[in-house]
Amino acid sequence: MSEAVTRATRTSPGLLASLDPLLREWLPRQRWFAGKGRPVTGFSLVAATELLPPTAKLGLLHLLVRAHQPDVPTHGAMTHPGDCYQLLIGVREALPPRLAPALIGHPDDGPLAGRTVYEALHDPRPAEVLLEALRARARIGELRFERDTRQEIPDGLMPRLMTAEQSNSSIVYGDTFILKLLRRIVPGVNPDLELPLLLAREGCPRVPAPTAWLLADLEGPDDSYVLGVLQPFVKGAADGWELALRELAKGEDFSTQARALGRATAEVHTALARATPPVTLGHAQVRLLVDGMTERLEAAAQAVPTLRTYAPGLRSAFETLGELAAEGRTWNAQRIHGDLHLGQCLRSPSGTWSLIDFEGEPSKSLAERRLPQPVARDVAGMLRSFDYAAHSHEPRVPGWADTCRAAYCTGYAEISGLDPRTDPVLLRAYETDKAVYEVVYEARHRPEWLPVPMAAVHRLSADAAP
Ligand SMILES: Nc1ncnc2c1ncn2[C@@H]1O[C@H](COP(=O)(O)OP(=O)(O)O)[C@@H](O)[C@H]1O
Ligand SMILES: O=P(O)(O)O[C@H]1O[C@H](CO)[C@@H](O[C@H]2O[C@H](CO)[C@@H](O)[C@H](O)[C@H]2O)[C@H](O)[C@H]1O
Repeated sequence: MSEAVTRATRTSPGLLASLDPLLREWLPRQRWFAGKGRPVTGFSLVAATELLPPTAKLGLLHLLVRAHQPDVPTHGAMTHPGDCYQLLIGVREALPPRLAPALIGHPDDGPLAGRTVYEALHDPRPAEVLLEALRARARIGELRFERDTRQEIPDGLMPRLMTAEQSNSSIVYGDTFILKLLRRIVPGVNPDLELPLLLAREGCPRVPAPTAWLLADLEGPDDSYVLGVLQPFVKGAADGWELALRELAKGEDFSTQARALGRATAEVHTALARATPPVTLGHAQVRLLVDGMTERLEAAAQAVPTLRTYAPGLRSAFETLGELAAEGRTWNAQRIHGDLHLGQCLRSPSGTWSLIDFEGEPSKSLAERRLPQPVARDVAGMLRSFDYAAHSHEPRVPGWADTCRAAYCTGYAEISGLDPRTDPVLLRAYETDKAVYEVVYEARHRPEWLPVPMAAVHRLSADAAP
């Protein structure tokens, strides 16, 4: 896609130059910045829209900005243009003390010289502007605010920015709605909006139905970027990870909840199978799957040396799957959640489970994330999560993870008619792939957690050995 620098003329042409030194310092410090560890050498403006004029007492700029990082891995002969980020920039004379943590800085020159710029999502008024635009289905520049007109968006909901460690940023409005603003932006159909919309259409109550959404039509309405999704807020909810740890701490059994989670997952899968046509994976497709798993293992073993002694056992989990495919076995594949774990499951105070965050693995391309896959991949993600909870708790509660894993599969089978345990080769391959991913994730982000997936690596490599 071509750089749409001309769109910047809607605001002053010197805008980005005046923000550049401030953003170079501020952006890499943000939790959601995907290019950590590599210097940002500059920015280009993809789109800039004034939501409130920057000359007013309170200004609000919506920016899509490409961050240049020259040592980003290249794809083939193409140089990676850099990731595109969504920024909401507030502009004031001075920041009130409550907004001090949101400060980005004071531009020295250009159209914003002498003013204070800050992360606008911390400020209730700019957050209200976004909700008002969604309610009004506003079109402002390339920004298209859309909504499901059957759902009401009342006035006067107090906004607050969520403080959770997130890959994106979310604003909660009066405990009624939550607006997730995606930070790293890619063109195309984003499953975080696509799948909840499909599930809502299927009447599946396990996923909050999108109330409104924000798009950017940079190359016209057929090439939109999804920038945000507003959905009903599940008030007083706890996520599955918190609940599992709470029960473990009390020495309580979690199997009733695990079974309910299995049922909820199967409800989502059966609704997705109705909404999008499932496909059959034959030898060639499974070979690709197995090759992908094997390549990820090789790369992981390069990056994390402790994995190397286990590699032959782990590899055989993938090879066994490839052998079944070579013998003519086929598998069903369909759209799935793609990144399912206990943290993606919310339990309401009345005890109902919802699944959230259908974005898939953010490091993969949208095309990859939207491919039909065996449901075993989501199931394996959850089975790993029960294992994670059990291994992150001291003292260990013997059998806790196994009981949860069995209950989850039982619940799954009650709804779908398919017990994931009846295909142990596929399940083991996906569990192994996930554990390998987790080893790399923990080595990179939380080295003290590395023993948790390594325990699974130990078990899975032994299981798969001939
Ligand atoms: N509909 C909802 N109701 C209540 N809380 C929610 C809802 N959706 C998300 N959350 C909360 O917001 C957090 C982040 O949401 P998520 O979609 O996982 O964002 P990210 O992709 O940035 O991690 C979740 O862990 C959960 O605590
Ligand atoms: O938060 P994301 O959905 O982007 O997922 C990433 O971070 C997760 C940790 O927050 C990580 O999940 C792993 O740890 C969880 C406990 O903290 C556990 O429930 C998961 O089963 C385990 O995979 C996830 O792998 C990573 O992609």
